[in-house]
Amino acid sequence: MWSVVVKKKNVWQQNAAATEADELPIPQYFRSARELAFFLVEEYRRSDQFISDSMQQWERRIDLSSADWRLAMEISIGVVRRQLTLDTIIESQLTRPREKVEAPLWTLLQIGVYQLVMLDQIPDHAAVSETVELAGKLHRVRWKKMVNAILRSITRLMTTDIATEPQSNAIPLSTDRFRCFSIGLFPSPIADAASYLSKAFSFPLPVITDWLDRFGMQQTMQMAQWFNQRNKLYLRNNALQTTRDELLEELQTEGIQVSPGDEPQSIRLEEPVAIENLVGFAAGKFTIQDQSAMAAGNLLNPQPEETVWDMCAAPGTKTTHLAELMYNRGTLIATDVSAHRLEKIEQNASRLGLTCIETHLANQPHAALSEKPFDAILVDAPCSNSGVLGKRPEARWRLDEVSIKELNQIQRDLLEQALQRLKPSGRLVYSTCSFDPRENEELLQEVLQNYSSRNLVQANRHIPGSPCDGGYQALIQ
Ligand SMILES: C[S@@+](CC[C@H](N)C(=O)[O-])C[C@H]1O[C@@H](n2cnc3c(N)ncnc32)[C@H](O)[C@@H]1O
Repeated sequence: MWSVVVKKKNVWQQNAAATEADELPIPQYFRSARELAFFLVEEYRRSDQFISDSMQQWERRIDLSSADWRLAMEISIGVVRRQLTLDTIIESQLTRPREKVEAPLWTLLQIGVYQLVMLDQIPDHAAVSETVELAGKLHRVRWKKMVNAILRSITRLMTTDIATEPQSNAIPLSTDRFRCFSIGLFPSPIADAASYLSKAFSFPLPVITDWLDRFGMQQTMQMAQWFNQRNKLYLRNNALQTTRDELLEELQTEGIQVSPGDEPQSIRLEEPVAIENLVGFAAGKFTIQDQSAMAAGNLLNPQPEETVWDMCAAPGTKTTHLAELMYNRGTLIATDVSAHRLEKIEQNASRLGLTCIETHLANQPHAALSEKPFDAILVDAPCSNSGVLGKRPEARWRLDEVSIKELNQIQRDLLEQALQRLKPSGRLVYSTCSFDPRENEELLQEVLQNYSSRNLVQANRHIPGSPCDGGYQALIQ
């Protein structure tokens, strides 16, 4: 079974030898989408920095139209997410070992192949010529010949045929549509399903092997595809300010396509929109939250005037939900080990007009945590994040075969602390955004053995894509 740690180095750093070309200077201003995409991916390769953090850091240097900005995001995020697929395609056309190719040149090839193979809106000739031209802009004229040769040979292999089943010459567009090449570039899905799925959907092999064992071929493909595509966003109406129906109507009047979701507060956005520009956002009428995560607050169902503890609270997406369910009446203690992230809870509470939340740093002897037991406790434990691998393009490459035991230790400690502070009549929800049983069912079973007065009353296991993020929540009484 695979497990997770935050890796110090990403896959590329491990493969790449330092070369003179590694020191390509970051431009003063980014004036082309592809150049920005190249440096975003390069920065990730060199420093392991998240694409979104580099984007923020370079914001003032970016001189692009919004369409070019979107293209740069699409390419850079796509290249990091689908690197194993891109690498497999590039390697099939290489006449020398990969280690002999300078690392930034490899990045350039990935950027070209991503446009060719994954972006329908870019004509093949533009994907090739723009990538060759970028080599010139980077003052690496000597790369042009190889970039041109490899991209053109891949163009020649591409067909317009669509298969309905996985096959060695095809990459997935969805779980029943596969774009075909004229020759097999991937392992045979019949002879070696795990290798095919790993390379074609771009996930580490141990992760895919584990999913195949637990869920079978069809569901593994569905989850991998879910993590690879852009998924719908959900909003949660703030019950203090508006009802779900009123908010639906208000958003529809603004021309936003929305529909009610499965949780009582959830609203599904049918199209991507700039959420922070919506009128109701600054006014605190809603929060962005996946409906799988909303299910945690609803399962705990805190009541007005109760005393409630959210143990791992930052940045407060669930804390604010709990406060809304309490109609801002009672005491809601929010703790976290990160002081910086605790500030986010306060910012979110302030925007939403919630005043019943008290934030405290966790594990501080002076923490003003009441000695009184709690009516309700939420333990939203740190976890492998295996249910939300699509949220960040880098997340899947941080999964590693190091033991999950470290996380289990933290989860166990938090759960035990919570059980000891719960009223005899109290309710506890243990939740994670992982669907790995070792962090959920198995851990609970082990801990509850020592608390014979407590019972697992209800458990929700969310499989990624069915229909939202993956995760787990259990109600204990
Ligand atoms: C899954 S996140 C919480 C997300 C949050 N509940 C929300 O919905 O916005 C887990 C959090 O646990 C915090 N954490 C890790 N170890 C902790 C500990 N021993 N005590 C309290 N918080 C901890 C992390 O800083 C992180 O913010």
